Amino acid sequence: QIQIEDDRTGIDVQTLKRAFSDNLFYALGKFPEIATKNDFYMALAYTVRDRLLRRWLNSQETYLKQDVKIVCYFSAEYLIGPQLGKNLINLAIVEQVRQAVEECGLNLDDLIEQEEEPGLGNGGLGRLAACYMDSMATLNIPAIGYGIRYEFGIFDQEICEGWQVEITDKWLRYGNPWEIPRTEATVEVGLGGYTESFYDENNRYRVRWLPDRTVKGVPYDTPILGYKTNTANTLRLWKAEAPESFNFQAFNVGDYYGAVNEKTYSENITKVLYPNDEPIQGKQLRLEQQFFFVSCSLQDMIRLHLATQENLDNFGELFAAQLNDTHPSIGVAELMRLLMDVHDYEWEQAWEITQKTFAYTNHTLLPEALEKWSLGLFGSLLPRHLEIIYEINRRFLHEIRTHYPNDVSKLSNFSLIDETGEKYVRMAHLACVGSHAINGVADLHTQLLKQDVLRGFYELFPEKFTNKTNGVTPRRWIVLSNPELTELITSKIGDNWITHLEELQQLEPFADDPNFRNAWRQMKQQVKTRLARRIEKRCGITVDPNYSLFDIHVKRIHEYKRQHLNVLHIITLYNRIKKNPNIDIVPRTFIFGGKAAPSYFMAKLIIKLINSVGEVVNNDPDVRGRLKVVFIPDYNVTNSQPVYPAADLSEQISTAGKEASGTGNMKFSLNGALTIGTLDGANVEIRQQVGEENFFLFGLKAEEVSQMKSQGYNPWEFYSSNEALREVIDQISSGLFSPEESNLFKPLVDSLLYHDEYMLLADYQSYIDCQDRVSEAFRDWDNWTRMSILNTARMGIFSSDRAIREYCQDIWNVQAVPVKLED
Ligand SMILES: CCc1ccc([C@H](C)CC(=O)N[C@@H]2O[C@H](CO)[C@@H](O)[C@H](O)[C@H]2O)cc1
Repeated sequence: QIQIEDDRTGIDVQTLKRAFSDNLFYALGKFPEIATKNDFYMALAYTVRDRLLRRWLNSQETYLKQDVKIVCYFSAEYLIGPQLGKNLINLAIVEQVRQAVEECGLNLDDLIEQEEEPGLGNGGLGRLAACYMDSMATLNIPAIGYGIRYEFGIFDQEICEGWQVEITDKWLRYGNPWEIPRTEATVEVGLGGYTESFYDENNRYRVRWLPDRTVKGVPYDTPILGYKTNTANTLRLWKAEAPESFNFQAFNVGDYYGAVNEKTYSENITKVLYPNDEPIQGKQLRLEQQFFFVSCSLQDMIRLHLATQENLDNFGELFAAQLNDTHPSIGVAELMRLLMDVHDYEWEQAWEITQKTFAYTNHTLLPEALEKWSLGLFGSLLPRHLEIIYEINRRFLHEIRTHYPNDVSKLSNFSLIDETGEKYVRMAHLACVGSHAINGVADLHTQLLKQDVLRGFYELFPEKFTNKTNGVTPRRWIVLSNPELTELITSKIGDNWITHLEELQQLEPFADDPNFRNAWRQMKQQVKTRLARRIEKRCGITVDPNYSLFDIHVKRIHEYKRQHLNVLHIITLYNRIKKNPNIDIVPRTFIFGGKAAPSYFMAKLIIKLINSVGEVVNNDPDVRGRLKVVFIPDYNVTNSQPVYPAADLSEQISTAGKEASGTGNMKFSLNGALTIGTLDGANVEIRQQVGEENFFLFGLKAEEVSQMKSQGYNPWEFYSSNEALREVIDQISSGLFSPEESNLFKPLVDSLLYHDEYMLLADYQSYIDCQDRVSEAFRDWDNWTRMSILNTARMGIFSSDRAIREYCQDIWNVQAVPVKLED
């Protein structure tokens, strides 16, 4: 048995200090006098990593030895955020490490700020995957997160003269102490080429695929440690490399580019994350990325399986593979290929194993986000998979014919092939047919999936459909982000709530305790002040954390999320002040944050509008600082952590029926913010939990939206019949906020007046009236505090632990496997 000296595992201050300076010296080759802040961060990261390795290796060993069923989460995106702070909390060694580095003359928070976060995702979907990885480990569920190790993650955002500017995200420039390359587990992936059929020695009809190029997939493993448990699961992210990194023959004949272009070509596959958060682009490289990581992962699972099992017959009993949206759904065809072409299974058994293995989660209703690939592109890159998809479709449509004997329209509705135009493969249909379970991410969303986007599949396979309302991990979003609130809660109900969030309910009685309300208000003041300092430092804008209502709207910029409706409210308030500067208005600090997809013109214009209105409002003497508008640049996991705790009001104002769930809404409410929102996504369930009296509701419901649309919605009517609205719209189109270019926002105004896809004008008055109710409520700060406490107390079900327990029970049929920490 390997003897691990105390230096690697001890968690007392002295041992940590010694280990820290040892790592600085031996791992970084530095001594304090010449070390940079990043060296100190790296040395600390290695010291902390040492202390979770035993758990990690023990977990892997346990899974291997015990034939346990393992969850394999397939996601093209993981927004795991900075790891140091989270690992210190999950190892429960924050204070020891804080003291150890302090005794070395350093500050732990400064070192934590040093970490470059792996921005390997766009938004909700990627962050959900990260919260779920934290919960699976904390619940001792054996799991592997499979994904892509992008060399460049989501771009860094700078704001120049109010405009978004994208900066390449060189997150690996200083190295990544949390990952370990596993070159021994490298696999090969084919692309392109053609197929040929033959009869094998048993005279069985077989097909082989002859790709015209292969790429190596090298896995990089990151430990995902659970909270106060011995379980550490693995996040396995694949990097593409050229089989031959240097072609000597080409070099010898002087073709220097030829010598390396195979290398560059292959490595391009995992070079960069696609920064789009909804609209697809159907780019070949995107399909190559999806197929690459899925094929690597399935080959890896088959290797793991055959390490302990005879054959693949029970593959679906020992692996539960979750498809995080359609991005990895090519996996259905790839597993069929591996089972039939490589492991000699007959179609029927292969199909049975495939359906048993896969389950599919849908995260969006937006038609433009449902992935479909042109047959041309698909067939040239994946000829064998297209054949398999045709056969899946043939057998499926045969089933449809028996089910709906004389209804040919059903065939085209259900078909995996969209016969219109260039003809496409519908990835959502492949995912639905190839999976044993399908789920939406909030009650309303799953309902709308059953009624609309996946209606046919629901009628055909009602038993496959369940809802799994999203959740967030309380470890990062309360304990790490809001130590002040954590302290206050734990002082009253102990700390079991951190893994049993439903226990927050025990806070309810304290809402009636004036002393507790005072303590709560002070806590909120403290965290608002912390954010105010950060805004001062990064945006150079002074905001008032004591008397102004922090009204926060942070998420990806998208027209359906209606950041521009929020701006209409700001201008409305501004006009009230301009009309009567002595008006008694509740001071507001409007805080925005979010990235726009680089090719999304309207979203980028909305960012400019927010900053342009801010420019005018923040500097207008009549306003006297009673309104402040701030756009926090580069909104990501790191920058979001001081934001959620500091909100008084959480903006969740999407057009009803458009936001699948939302998860920011949960993070805000758990941190005591009150929500202003529509009956959309998980807002519906949040309102049910916290009580309608503790939620500011406005706007059209989903069915009213579709009704108004079907009856021919004319936004102009709202414009012409509402004076306040007309004034606001006219000011925007007149150039009041863009003196340098009066027509700058014309595209935005025209889209609202002539189309208004997301019903802003229809919801304007209801929103304004609701905001006025918010201001009135905020005047009674003691009652506001009471509502804030009740919000936190009643948000227990929105823990990702609850969501994962439901997945384990209803979809994966997986049990917890305790890991013993033996030497
Ligand atoms: C192909 C481009 C692309 C990339 C990402 C996506 C994601 C599905 C978008 C996304 O992040 N959806 C969000 O998922 C969250 C987690 O379930 C939900 O809470 C959000 O409501 C949903 O917008 C669609 C299309």
